[in-house]
Amino acid sequence: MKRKDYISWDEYFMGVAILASKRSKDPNTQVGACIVDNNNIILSTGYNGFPFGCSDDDYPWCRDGEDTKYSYVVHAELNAILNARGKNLKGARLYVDLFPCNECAKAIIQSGIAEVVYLYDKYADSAATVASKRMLQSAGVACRKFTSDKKSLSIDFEK
Ligand SMILES: O=c1ccn([C@H]2C[C@H](O)[C@@H](COP(=O)(O)O)O2)c(=O)[nH]1
Ligand SMILES: [Zn+2]
Repeated sequence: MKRKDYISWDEYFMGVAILASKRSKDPNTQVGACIVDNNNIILSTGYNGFPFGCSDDDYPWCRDGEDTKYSYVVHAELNAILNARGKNLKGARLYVDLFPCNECAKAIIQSGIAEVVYLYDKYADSAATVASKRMLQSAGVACRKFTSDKKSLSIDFEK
């Protein structure tokens, strides 16, 4: 008889997005994204970080002041779209732990992604998130909050 406690597709892909976020060096908010096609095949992943050649140790991670991370960081969703390296993303699903900002929404729409599954919406009241939701709705990109009956998944490196 088959196992019953296997994880759902949503848990699997959100788990991959969260795992990708663990690569982020951002001290305040780590974001991961995973793009999946209609056959549940992973097309790409990404997390928030600086562009190639821009050292994590030299560029600023601060949120305030003259020179902040916001000028440099590539968002997780955009990194995942760019990491797909031109694969066809039409009709794909994007799993992401933070609701996408307006700039990511533009890239999501233009790349043909059809659905966004997000984990949390901590900047729901910000102008960027309000604009993002407006554009995603106008473009017909479905957005749904991730749900699961599990609180967590664990990974063991020892069997
Ligand atoms: O759509 C988004 C929005 C934000 N991010 C990244 C950009 C930053 O590295 C953090 C946000 O930092 P805060 O300190 O919480 O302002 O999240 C992203 O990847 N995707
Ligand atoms: Zn963004």
